[in-house]
Amino acid sequence: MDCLVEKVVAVIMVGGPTIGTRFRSLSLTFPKPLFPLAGQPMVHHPITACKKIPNLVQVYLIGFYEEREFALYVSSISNELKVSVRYLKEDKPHGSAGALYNFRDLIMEDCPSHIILLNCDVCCSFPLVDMFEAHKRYGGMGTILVIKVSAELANQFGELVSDPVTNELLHYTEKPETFVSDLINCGVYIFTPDIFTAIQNVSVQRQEEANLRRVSSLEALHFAARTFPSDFVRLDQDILSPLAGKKQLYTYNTVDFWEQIKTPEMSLKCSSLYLAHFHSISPSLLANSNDTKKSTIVGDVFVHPSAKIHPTAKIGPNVSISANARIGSGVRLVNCIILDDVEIKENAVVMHSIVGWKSSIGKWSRIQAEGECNGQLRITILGEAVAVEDEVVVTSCIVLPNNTLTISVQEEIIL
Ligand SMILES: Nc1nc2c(ncn2[C@@H]2O[C@H](COP(=O)(O)OP(=O)(O)O[C@H]3O[C@H](CO)[C@@H](O)[C@H](O)[C@@H]3O)[C@@H](O)[C@H]2O)c(=O)[nH]1
Repeated sequence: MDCLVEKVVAVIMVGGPTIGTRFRSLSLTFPKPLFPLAGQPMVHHPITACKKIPNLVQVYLIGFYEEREFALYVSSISNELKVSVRYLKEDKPHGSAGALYNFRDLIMEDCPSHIILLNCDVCCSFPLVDMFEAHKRYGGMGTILVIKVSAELANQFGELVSDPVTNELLHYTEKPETFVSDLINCGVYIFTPDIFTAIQNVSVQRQEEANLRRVSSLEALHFAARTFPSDFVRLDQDILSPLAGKKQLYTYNTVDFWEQIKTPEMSLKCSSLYLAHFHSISPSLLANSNDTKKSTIVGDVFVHPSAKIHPTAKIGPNVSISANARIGSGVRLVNCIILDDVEIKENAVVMHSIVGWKSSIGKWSRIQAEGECNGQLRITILGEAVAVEDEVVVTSCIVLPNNTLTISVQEEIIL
């Protein structure tokens, strides 16, 4: 392998199925990284952004989902983008840095000069090309994409202080209890391969500490209860925090949109952000009245080519309709995600909602939202294969898969 040429490998951390996730009603049967936002799988957005980096040789998705769940997607995206995309399965969670280190030999086979590391569950314009240029100018081991958020929101993320002139990362605290800064870590990084040495150092240090403390069995027990195994390394707490202020890490500020996607409510919001992004970068991806057989399209809308829309339906803004959906006459859709194989019958209304795969919505029914929780609309989420009978109104409910709703419901979780 020629190591003199500049080569880039991208690694996207996709995590794995976790019990009690806030995405549960939708991720029971489907991995969250493949959930469609603006008609494309969540992970598709960072992959297409990576493709714009010159000399990209390989994209790896690292997670602890079963391999078969990603098989179809990675083969189709590899063909579409003409770049090799592979899913690498961890035998257990190793943490955001440990997972990268776990596959270091494979990643280094291509002899990359740089590694782009991305959290899968963030939504942004991924300004990787400009960030890459900045990273090369800074000359450090790593560059972190950062954004200013409101002081009230900042403590949900890694808060950091950066030198206003050199952009050096001076201080980093992960989700601090007391306010540090309104500048936060976006979960988008560019590293040189030296990142592997930094992770290895943490791992070795942990191992040595564990050996030293293995003095009495009681002490060892206490120690084990409050530490992680040596191969579990978190990028933020274990790497970024200790390396801040050592002229190794730098920041690149984005003024574009950025959100984290932990809840279905956020997926609806991020779908709208990506639709608006498509509007400016690839408007041909959005629907217009010509390709939906003259149904009325309002604002930014995505319609899969296999979906069938009645000419009298009115759709938008912020609507994304997936494969084989059937939308009947007089239907009104606003701010919603309609997943594969859904049928929406005559004169039904779906607003501020996500309708799961193979669900059916009866005639004159309403799927809608009312009221807010923590400043967010309480959207309705129908899991897979939910049937809503004719003239039923479902307001701000979460309905788990395979339920049939025969009467109207409001603000309920239907198991
Ligand atoms: N493969 C793999 N992925 C993992 C693992 N643990 C976490 N991840 C993935 O790594 C990313 C970060 O997840 P967390 O470590 O749970 O952190 P977080 O709460 O999402 O916060 C991080 O991201 C924020 C930006 O969204 C940052 O603001 C924050 O500082 C932190 O880095 C996610 O994409 C998650 O799926 C693991 O063991 N294995």
